[in-house]
Amino acid sequence: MDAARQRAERAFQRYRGLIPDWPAFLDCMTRPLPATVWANPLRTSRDAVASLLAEAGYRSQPLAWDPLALRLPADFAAGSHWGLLAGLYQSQEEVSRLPVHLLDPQPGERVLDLCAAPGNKTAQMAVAMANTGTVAANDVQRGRLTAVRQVVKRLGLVNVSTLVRPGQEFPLRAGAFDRVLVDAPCSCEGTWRKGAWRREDPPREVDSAEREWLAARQLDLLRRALQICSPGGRIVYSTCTFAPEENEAVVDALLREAGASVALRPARVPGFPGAPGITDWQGRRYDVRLEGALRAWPHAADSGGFFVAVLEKLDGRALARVGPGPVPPSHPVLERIQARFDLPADAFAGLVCHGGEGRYLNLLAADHRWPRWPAPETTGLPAVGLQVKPPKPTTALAMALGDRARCNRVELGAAAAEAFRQRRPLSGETIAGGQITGPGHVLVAHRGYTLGVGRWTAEGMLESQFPKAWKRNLPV
Ligand SMILES: C[S@@+](CC[C@H](N)C(=O)[O-])C[C@H]1O[C@@H](n2cnc3c(N)ncnc32)[C@H](O)[C@@H]1O
Repeated sequence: MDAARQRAERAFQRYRGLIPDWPAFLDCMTRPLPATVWANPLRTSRDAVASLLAEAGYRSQPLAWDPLALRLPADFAAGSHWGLLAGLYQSQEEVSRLPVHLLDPQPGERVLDLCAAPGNKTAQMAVAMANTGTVAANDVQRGRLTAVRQVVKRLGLVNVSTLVRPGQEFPLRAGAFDRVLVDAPCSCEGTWRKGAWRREDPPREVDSAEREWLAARQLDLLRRALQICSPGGRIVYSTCTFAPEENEAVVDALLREAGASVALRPARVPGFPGAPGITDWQGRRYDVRLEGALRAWPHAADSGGFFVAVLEKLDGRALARVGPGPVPPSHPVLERIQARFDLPADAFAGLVCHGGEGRYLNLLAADHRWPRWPAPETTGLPAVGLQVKPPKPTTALAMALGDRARCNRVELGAAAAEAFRQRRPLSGETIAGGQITGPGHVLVAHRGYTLGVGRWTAEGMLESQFPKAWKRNLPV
């Protein structure tokens, strides 16, 4: 038996009795995890992403159960293709898409992502809601929210506010939410295929004290989710671990406490080979309804491991419903941007402005209802930098609205687009198409997709204003 298989056998021995087809499970845990990406429907389609990746030599397979997602070989590095920085797709493991699929957030709703960073599920819910309504993305670690904001900018999301609070104390004054996701911190055993199996020394084992601590924190998070959810609303609890102590036991404890005020709904996804939840573990019995929870065993779908339970709050305290904030529908700089790029009259329809006095003017979905208190860290999409003259459209705005520009948008070939992303100046001859009316900001596109903003100089040069921080993230 090879070393990787032995490591997996040691690490997961405690689950042997739970796992259907133990040898197949061990085989799977010694193979690298296939990559998964999903097309950003605000900007493109799954077929278009598949074609762009195929041209670059990456063969993908559409996922049967998920109309946006594509599976790629394990060695596909999502950042190795320019489409990632252009916001055409997002990388997210297949099973990590199950919780939001089951949360089923709808346009216009108010949804809380209690443990949001790095923001994969935040983004998934924001696009499922067609970039309307409210996604409150909260995480206890301020530093980790940077990743959430990066996703917001790259994908062009106008319905996300970010907050930093311990989820178990998330203020009830934030008002009622229609749906709440608790994608809880956990012992992460289901992510083993991301690389742990390859390491000589497998990750430190989780001891029983740590499991107890995690389970207590998970239950506290779930309790707060139940309190803040509207009666009739849905709560999804998920982890990426196999441990019943962090999965069924946590939901079982909540069901006992909440009695008739909460129901467990079946977590089934047509086309995905999920297994039922566990009702019996190490001599402890859990509520039989937990069979309705979903376990993703890695060898069933050649994926990572996940657990998802879907709860419905039947009755209980209803918190105040929060209305849209007092924000102006427009700002004079938007008119200038509209004129410079000859954007259609409805380019900013359904959006309002926020923060016009600070560094950035942000754009928000008009029906966004962020919490009055706690004040969010950020709200909406940073659209215009106000501290430079003339005010500068951000890369995020360029990517979100640029395809509708009818002038001052230039198309670049592959080499020039790469130079633009590397912030190198370009001469006029490198521009493959588009019309420029005079010096000033221009939108820069490749293959019809807007990549960012440049400045056309009086001397006929195109200066790249691609963000320095994004350049650092480029593949070498
Ligand atoms: C499994 S990760 C979430 C992944 C994220 N939902 C996604 O799909 O990208 C768990 C997150 O919970 C956060 N966290 C840990 N304890 C927390 C708490 N008490 N309240 C809120 N967030 C917490 C961690 O910082 C971590 O970012």
